[in-house]
Amino acid sequence: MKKGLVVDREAQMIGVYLLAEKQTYRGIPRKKVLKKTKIYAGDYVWGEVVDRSSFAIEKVEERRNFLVRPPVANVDKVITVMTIKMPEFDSFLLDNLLVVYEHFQADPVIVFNKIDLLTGEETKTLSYWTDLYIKAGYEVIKVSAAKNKGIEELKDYLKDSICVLAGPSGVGKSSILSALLGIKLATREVSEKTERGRHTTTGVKLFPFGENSFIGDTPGFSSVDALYFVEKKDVRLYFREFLRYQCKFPDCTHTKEPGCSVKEAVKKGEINCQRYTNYLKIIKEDLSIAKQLCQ
Ligand SMILES: Nc1nc2c(ncn2[C@@H]2O[C@H](COP(=O)(O)OP(=O)(O)OP(=O)(O)O)[C@@H](O)[C@H]2O)c(=O)[nH]1
Ligand SMILES: [Zn+2]
Repeated sequence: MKKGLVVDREAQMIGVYLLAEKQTYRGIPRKKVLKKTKIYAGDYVWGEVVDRSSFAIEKVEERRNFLVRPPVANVDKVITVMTIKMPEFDSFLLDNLLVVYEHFQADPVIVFNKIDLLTGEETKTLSYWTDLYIKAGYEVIKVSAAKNKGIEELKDYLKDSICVLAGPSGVGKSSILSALLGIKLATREVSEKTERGRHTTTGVKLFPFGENSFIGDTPGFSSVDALYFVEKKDVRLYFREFLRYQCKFPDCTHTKEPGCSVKEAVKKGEINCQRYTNYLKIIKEDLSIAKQLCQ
């Protein structure tokens, strides 16, 4: 049997990209397959080529994960796109996104776009946030989709992975997609957006790019309340820098417990106050706890 990746999933359409020959076929699932599972973009499937255009799907591999928005399976990386300005950076929004994607076991990479717009002072602001998130344990890549800066570095980082874009409206998700695919911006922007808008479909396409990478054309969350997906008690597990500390109680929520090493770290400046405040805000805790530590 041959291995393929579902790259197109819309209504009755299943597009299967055969990894060895780099060709897309129309996937026709056997009845026994459909009885067992639904098929999503990002699914790895096994089967046989039937004729020049069709591929019979015999088996769907177990999914490593499944992102509800966009509906894509086996997502390795989520490119969370942010900007310092236009629109202004919002760390609370970013931290919510990071929590949700960590929860889905998709590795979030923070991409600051539109760096071409920044003045000297704003570049300092960019460095501040970049350092903060790198220290916290995240990968940060600075790009300008408009000037095609940093795109190769991003491509390298996304090597061998299935990825999707997320982030607020206007940060340049479509522009980054175009840059990664090497498609001219204007045409794509127009066609994709009106196309999706008109049909209001839930379909997703994955496009091959770079070295064995695939990227979804339907963006993920623009904003999200992490508690919609993650239990309050688990949010602490998705702040990477918190995991470096051991508190007196293993299930410490880092709020009111004695012997909390995370709070100690906030006090000493090892954990950033803004991050800790956002943590409290996400779990809807009393923000005065942070104020006391961050004087
Ligand atoms: N200066 C500058 N402008 C950019 C850059 N990337 C995108 N833009 C512009 O920012 C605007 C928004 O870009 P889009 O790619 O449509 O942003 P989006 O995140 O897909 O927006 P939504 O579809 O609303 O979610 C457009 O006018 C782009 O031309 C960049 O690197 N630098
Ligand atoms: Zn603690």
